[in-house]
Amino acid sequence: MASLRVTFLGPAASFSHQQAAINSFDKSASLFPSLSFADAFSAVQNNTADYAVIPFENSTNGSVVQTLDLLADRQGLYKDVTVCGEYFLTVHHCLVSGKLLSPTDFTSITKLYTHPQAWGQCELFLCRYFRGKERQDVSSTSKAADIVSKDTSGQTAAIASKLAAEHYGAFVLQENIEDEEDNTTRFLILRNIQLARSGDISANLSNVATSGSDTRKTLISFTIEHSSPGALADALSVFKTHGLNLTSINSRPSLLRPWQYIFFIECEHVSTAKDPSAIHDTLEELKKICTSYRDLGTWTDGLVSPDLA
Ligand SMILES: O=C(O)C(=O)C[C@]1(C(=O)O)C=C[C@@H](O)C=C1
Repeated sequence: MASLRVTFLGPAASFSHQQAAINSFDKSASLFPSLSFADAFSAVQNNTADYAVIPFENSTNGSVVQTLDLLADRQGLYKDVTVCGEYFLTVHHCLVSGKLLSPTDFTSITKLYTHPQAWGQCELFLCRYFRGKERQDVSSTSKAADIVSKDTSGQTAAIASKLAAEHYGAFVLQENIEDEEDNTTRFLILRNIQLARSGDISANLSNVATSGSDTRKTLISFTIEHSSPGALADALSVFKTHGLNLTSINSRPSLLRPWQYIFFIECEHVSTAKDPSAIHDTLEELKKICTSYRDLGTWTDGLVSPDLA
């Protein structure tokens, strides 16, 4: 079989690339960058990638709303994209520049670059040294490192990884600038549900093979009748009835009408030979009470318990 094609948010040395893609997939996989999360979703939908590695949430800064909006798929562009795995990664950020400045003397820096997700992970550091300085969102932390590496004036800096700094020949001015030392991003692995080639994720994804977990997670999105009191409570009570623990709840604007929402619910379950159908029955019941509904996939829990790590 030709090697598996895995896409990640580029350019090279983004967190999606260096940690999730390189660490999680077999070395024979061929990795290629996408310019945006939307391009990575399209690559999976159009079968130019077998898998995409996409950040879903961060332990410090919360949900990645760009990813939720793509999963909401309001235009029906990614109807075959499904979640098939997850990967937890400790994220350490650095302040990176094209000029070597003396430690903690950042006064010449007037403009900072990074991915929108990274600002909220380094807020304490930014408040301390960069209050009132311009912040420029860019497509990834590696793009930010690439941009500042070309500016030797000492006026710009990026929030990026040490590896990205090394990759683009920039200087690391300060390491570990994240607010929480256990700052962790959860990545989802996406595949196209129509393609058998990517069906056996456990053969390709090393962390799933080693997490040793029997627990599975399922992600669904749905909308409910907003004018009906208790409609959301009714939907959630289906999970309770079937004994399924909820592991995350998110909502985004439905864009059908202002102030109406699409909900994302993730639950965990252990399918046993005795009761393989708890999740199936839950989803069937839920379908009946929601105005729209989508099963976004089921995968093996990637959170390695501290006892096993
Ligand atoms: O910009 C990158 O390096 C990414 O891979 C994106 C991303 C994210 O969107 O969460 C990934 C991990 C970190 O949380 C910061 C940024």
